[in-house]
Amino acid sequence: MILFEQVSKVYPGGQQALKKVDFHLKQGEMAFLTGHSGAGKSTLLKLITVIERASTGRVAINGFDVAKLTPKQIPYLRRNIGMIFQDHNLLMEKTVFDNVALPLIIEGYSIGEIRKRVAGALDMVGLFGKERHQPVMLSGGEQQRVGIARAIVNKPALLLADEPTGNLDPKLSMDIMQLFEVLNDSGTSVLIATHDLGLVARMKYRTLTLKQGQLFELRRTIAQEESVS
Ligand SMILES: Nc1ncnc2c1ncn2[C@@H]1O[C@H](COP(=O)(O)OP(=O)(O)OP(=O)(O)O)[C@@H](O)[C@H]1O
Repeated sequence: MILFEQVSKVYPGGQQALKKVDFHLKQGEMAFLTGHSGAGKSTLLKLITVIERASTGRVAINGFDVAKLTPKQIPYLRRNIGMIFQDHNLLMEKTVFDNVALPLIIEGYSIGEIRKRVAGALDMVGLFGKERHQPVMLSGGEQQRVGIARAIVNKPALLLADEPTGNLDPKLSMDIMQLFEVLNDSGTSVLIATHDLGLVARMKYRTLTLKQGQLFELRRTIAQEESVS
């Protein structure tokens, strides 16, 4: 599903965000991505969605080398990826329905299909019946779930979440993690970037850890971190 081979990223100002990162997230796998602030988590997610490009190395998504994608092909790749942001990125002046429907409108679905899929996605996140609300009328956790409904409404093969529980209390954070588990059980690959090590410890998933742009797997973190520090 996601393959990184010796991937490095240096931003135009000279800041090295990733250093020779190697990992493979298999289809149907769920994993965490952790690391200190500035470790490179968001950069890694941006390379997957081709918001940024690798300076060196190879990124392949679903077997496609993203370096070979033309600008016109990038939206097709992104259709298979649902993206969840910490600050939800909701359109505050639109209704919940309009926010969740957005990816389907862009893809040109019929209004009947849009209604059906939006209702299904809102049901899944426990917000059925709130279609006509505006995000300001919802709690932080509910707004986050609108963002999740929007990310899953077109049934993407891969779900990426950047600090999805950053603003939420422990109970809501756990609810959202359980929702990710349900999606993963139905075959969606899930990669979750988070600072919340307590949450990571409670869930028994593979954990990729970035430290100053270098990637370590949890089971070998201590030995490897000692070797670089
Ligand atoms: N557009 C950019 N231009 C220049 N440097 C950048 C850019 N985006 C990120 N960086 C730098 O790259 C490094 C990694 O940033 P990144 O946002 O990937 O980290 P992060 O692990 O997601 O951090 P946080 O947890 O604070 O969001 C940081 O040193 C950051 O300052």
